[in-house]
Amino acid sequence: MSKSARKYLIAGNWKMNLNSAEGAELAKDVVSLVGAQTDVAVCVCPTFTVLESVSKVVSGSNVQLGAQNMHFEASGAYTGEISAEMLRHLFANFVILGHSERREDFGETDAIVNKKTLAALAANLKPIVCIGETLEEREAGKVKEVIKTQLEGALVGVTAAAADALVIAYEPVWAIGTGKTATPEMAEEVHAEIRCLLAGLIGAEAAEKVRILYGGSMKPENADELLAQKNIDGGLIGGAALKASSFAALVESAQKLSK
Ligand SMILES: O=C[C@H](O)COP(=O)(O)O
Repeated sequence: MSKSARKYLIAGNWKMNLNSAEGAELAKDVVSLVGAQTDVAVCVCPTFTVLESVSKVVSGSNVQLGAQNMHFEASGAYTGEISAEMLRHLFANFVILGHSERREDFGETDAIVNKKTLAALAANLKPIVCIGETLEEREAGKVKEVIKTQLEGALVGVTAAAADALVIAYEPVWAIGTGKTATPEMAEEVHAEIRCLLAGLIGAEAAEKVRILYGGSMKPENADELLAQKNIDGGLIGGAALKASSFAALVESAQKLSK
């Protein structure tokens, strides 16, 4: 299967920014800029309280909705948590899981990310499973080891049947929100390794279908080169997703490469 068989995905992670009115405004601008194109899959991931207003705005367009987290249980005594079913009720299609900020700030382990991944898939949500090394780990030459542990830990019990829904985001922690981007070669090396590990986990054919996004200071100035890499199938965008024009420019980069 060639790269062109995987549709690029540009996903905006708005993190803990914007209230429901501000989120709806940004979503309106995104829809007006890229909501009609069909070459690239586009998704915006607001915080929980903003999902409903953004859901209404993107409805009927080609901009899809994602959440930034979820609990692995369907319901119950889990104060402050949100389930996959609740996200589906708001017409979310994607959910970001295991972001490094959640791993670091909220103690999410690979085992928790695994439970969430299985629950998301069972609820027909596409999980965007985040993995990536810290600067310390990179400098210690442990990138492959870290990636392998995180990927295998997150995907226990995931089968080839999930390949079309599954999305992996490689986010080197040292590149997130720092302005430091992995060079296209550095990123591609890890993405190729991830695809190879996926082949071992779910089979080579299924691994070819999985989209692997790059995240970490991706912006219009560096997107063309990153997205052109053989195993980079899109981006998980933080800062640049908070401005409709820069987010749309990233979608346009992917669109050019889709032709
Ligand atoms: O989820 C998105 C990433 O953490 C990247 O954030 P950034 O684009 O602000 O570096």
